[in-house]
Amino acid sequence: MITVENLTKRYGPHAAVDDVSFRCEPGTVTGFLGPNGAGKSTTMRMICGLTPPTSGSATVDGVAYRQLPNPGRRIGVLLDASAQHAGRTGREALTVAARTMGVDPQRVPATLERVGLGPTAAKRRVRAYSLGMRQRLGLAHALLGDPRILILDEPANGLDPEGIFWMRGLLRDFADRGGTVLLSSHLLREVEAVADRLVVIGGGRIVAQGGKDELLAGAGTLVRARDAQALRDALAAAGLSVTGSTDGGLLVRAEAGAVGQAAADAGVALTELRPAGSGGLEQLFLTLTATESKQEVAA
Ligand SMILES: Nc1ncnc2c1ncn2[C@@H]1O[C@H](COP(=O)(O)OP(=O)(O)OP(=O)(O)O)[C@@H](O)[C@H]1O
Repeated sequence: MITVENLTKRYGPHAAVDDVSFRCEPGTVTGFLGPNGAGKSTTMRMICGLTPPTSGSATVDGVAYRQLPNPGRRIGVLLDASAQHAGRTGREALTVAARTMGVDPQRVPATLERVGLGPTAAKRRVRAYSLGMRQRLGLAHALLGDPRILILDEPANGLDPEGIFWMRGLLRDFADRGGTVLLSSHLLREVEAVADRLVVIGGGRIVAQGGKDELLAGAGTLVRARDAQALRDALAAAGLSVTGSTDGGLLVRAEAGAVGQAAADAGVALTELRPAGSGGLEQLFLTLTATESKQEVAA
């Protein structure tokens, strides 16, 4: 279990991460989403003890990462696949890691195979690896100590469609066997396919978190009219609150029926009316991160 409590990181006056709290439970994949600069990497670095928080705490199975005696055996981390020793072969890099973790180096070839790096790739120097191969090697590094928890920052970066599909299966299987996965990604369709829970962050603050299905179902109604101001007035008159807007559409915290009725009562012609979640995670993400509204969905 990963527990993040009131985590804050300030760089001067700027809060990169602002009072962030969430938990990742065993048996689940948590998708960590947010636009560029939202604070995902900083949060993950704080969980892994690489960036000291200004305030708040993060623990792994109740213990701060830096207090874990042999962290690689408890938690597999992939934060920056390019930060690997370029002069070593894949096999050498993983063998060094195995020795550091106290893992039998005999496990290295099988771990490399597991991530799709066969004997030929294992013998090549990391500097000759493509980004996708580096990601695979980084994942092998994370899996080597047979941890029960994975923290992966953009692991699908550089992977081809087949690689992305493969990784989805690997993470799902890891969680289905009782593992805990925290995964950041810009590939929303991938996150939608694999995650059980979502934590959405914008401007350093959590804008939504909860079960994926609940978030998609509880996203409210998206409504659009040619006369946007008349629509706003109609919604206000009916006492319905607009929680955000995206591309000219309004997100309303109410059932589609109530929204349609409010528009009809005011004689406003609609051009679109649908549950916001029906547009999938991409629509939900754009809607949530386009506003400053804070929304929490019960787990
Ligand atoms: N060492 C640092 N010094 C100053 N500001 C920093 C530092 N590290 C991160 N930041 C700032 O903190 C904010 C959050 O950055 P972070 O890298 O965590 O975002 P992110 O959500 O991972 O973004 P991306 O999706 O682009 O990777 C940004 O405004 C960034 O400029």
